[in-house]
Order: sequence, then structure tokens, then C-alpha cells
Amino acid sequence: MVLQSNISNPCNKKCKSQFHGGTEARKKELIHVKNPHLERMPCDTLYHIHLGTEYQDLQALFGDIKFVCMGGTPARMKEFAHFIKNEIGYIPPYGTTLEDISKLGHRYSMFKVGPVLSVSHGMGVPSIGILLHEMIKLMYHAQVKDPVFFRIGTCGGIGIEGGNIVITSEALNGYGEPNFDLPVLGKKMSRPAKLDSNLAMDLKNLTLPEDPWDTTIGKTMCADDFYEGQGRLDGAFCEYSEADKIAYLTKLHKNGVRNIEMEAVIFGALTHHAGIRAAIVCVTLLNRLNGDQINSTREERDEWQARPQKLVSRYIKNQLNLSS
Ligand SMILES: O=P(O)(O)O[C@@H]1C[C@H](O)[C@@H](CO)O1
Ligand SMILES: O=c1cc[nH]c(=O)[nH]1
Repeated sequence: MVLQSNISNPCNKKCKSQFHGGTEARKKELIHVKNPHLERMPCDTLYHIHLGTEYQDLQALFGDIKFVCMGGTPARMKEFAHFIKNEIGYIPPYGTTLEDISKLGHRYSMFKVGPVLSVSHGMGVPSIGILLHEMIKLMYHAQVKDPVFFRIGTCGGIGIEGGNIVITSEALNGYGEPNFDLPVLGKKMSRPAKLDSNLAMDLKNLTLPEDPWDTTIGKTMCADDFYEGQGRLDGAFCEYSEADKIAYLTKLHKNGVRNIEMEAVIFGALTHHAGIRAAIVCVTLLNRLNGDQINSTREERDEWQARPQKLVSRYIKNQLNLSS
């Protein structure tokens, strides 16, 4: 892809992106980075995604972005890039292919498909948190107006069998609070983990009667661990009984929680703080009330993982006025 050749450019010590660009009116429409220090920096390196205002004209390269789609694995996000390319009929510039823009950062994979970015975020809050800071700054530097962020993920269902979709209404941390908490300068910083309820409803309504899954809107518990942090009995260590586990999951279910994953609180908190509309669309890999081990077949999981992609693709096509 054209982007690739620009990305390999050596540093030329001049800021290529118009860092403070735009009129006051235009600035109001843009992403809120809420960091006064950024304005004073001559250049900004987005280290983990291998981009920077010093190296590229980020507005020229990314100014047309409307949708940022994130998911855990590079393979899933590459697959989504190719899927959405076909769905929206995107034709890469002559002689180019879909390249991993962030390959040389060796952390995340990112593919640009016209107005869509498809990016892998790794596992857990710290990994997606670093990416979110850099993606939000990328939107800011590129002067993108009103982008929509999606997390296209997998999760454990609570009272929901494998293969169904849960769209997050509210994200809760491991203590059951709707916040993302982070120690900052030795003190607790807390931000509300809010998601866009209209967007969630729009996505749910795109489920078709013939789809082989149900879509539920519910609260999501965001754990900092896959095993003990999610009340599993099959980790290397466990100091609670099966009855304790079921009591905990039943309590969550009574509180409206329908799934557990590992990124929701920071995804909700940072997008909300930036004024970005966002949704989390996850497929359940199992019903945690019935077990802990993920023993569906690889083929089954691949098909299930494509389901949130289909829903998000329908939304993107509608927004781009492309027929389904
Ligand atoms: O988007 P993915 O499938 O990576 O999300 C969930 C939460 C963790 O990152 C991971 C655990 O298996 O899957
Ligand atoms: O049970 C599950 C399945 C996928 N991802 C999780 O975090 N938990």
C-alpha cells in the first residue's frame, strides 16, 4: 500500500503533520486529546504503531478515516481488513496491497482500508490502553472528524451459549464498578467507562432474523486476568470452590452482566474521555455458567469470530450509504 513507502522514511527532523492545524471552529469538531503538553511538543512519535508527526503527514495519510476497528489478534484484524475491503468495494491504489502499516513497530498490526482502520490490540487493559492513546492521538493529528471506534472481540458469556454476540451497555471493573482506575503519580485516577447506547442499539438492530446467532445488549465485566480474575477453576492456581465461582457469576448475571472479557473498561473510558462514539461487540466462546475450558473446534471459533465483524460491517456499509 502507498502508506508503506512513507512509513519507512528516515527521520528528517521536521514535523510533517500540521501539528496545531485548523481553525478554532474546526478544532472544536475534532478529537479532544485533553493534554496541554502535546501542544507544546514540536513533534509527536506514536512509537508503538510506528508512526509520527516527524515522519509522516498524518492528515494526508489518515484524514479520511471514519471507523477504527480493534480486536485482539493480528490475524483477526488482517482478516477483517480483507473482509471489509470486499464489503465496501475498496480498491487499493494501483500496484499496492493491504500492508501492515505498523509492522516495523513489532507490537500491533494495522491495516487501512479506505475510511476504515483495522488494528490489533493484544490482550488486556495495558496493551489496548497504549494503543488507544496512540490511536486517539493519530485521530487528532490527522484531524479526523467524529470517528467511531469498535472493539470486535471474543468473550465468555454469562448465561449465553457460545457463538452469540454481546454488545456492551456499560463496562465494569473487577470490583463491579463502572470505572477505569489507574494509579497516576501514586494516586488513584478514575474515569467512567461509558459506551454509546444509541450505537449499541443501532448495531443490535442490524442482526437479521436469519443470522445464526442472538445479539444481546448487556453489561460487560472487564477482568485483568483470564483465569482467577474471571473466576475460572482451571488456572495454575485457585483458592476458591466451584460453589464460590457459580455464586459470583450468578451475582454478576443478576446485576445485568452478560459477558466477561479483558479490555472493556479502558476502551469505554478513553473513548468517552476523548468524545469518541464507541461500541464493544464480542462473540461468546462459551457459557461460563457451564464451564471454563474453551474446547470448541478451531473452525467453529473462526466462524464465530467473524460474527461481530459482520455486524460492524453492516453498520459501516449503512453509514457509507452502501447497500447491504
Ligand atoms: O479481542 P480478544 O479476543 O483478544 O478479547 C478477549 C479478551 C482477551 O484479550 C482475550 C483472552 O483470550 O480474548
Ligand atoms: O472466557 C473468555 C473468553 C474469551 N475472552 C475472555 O477474556 N474470556
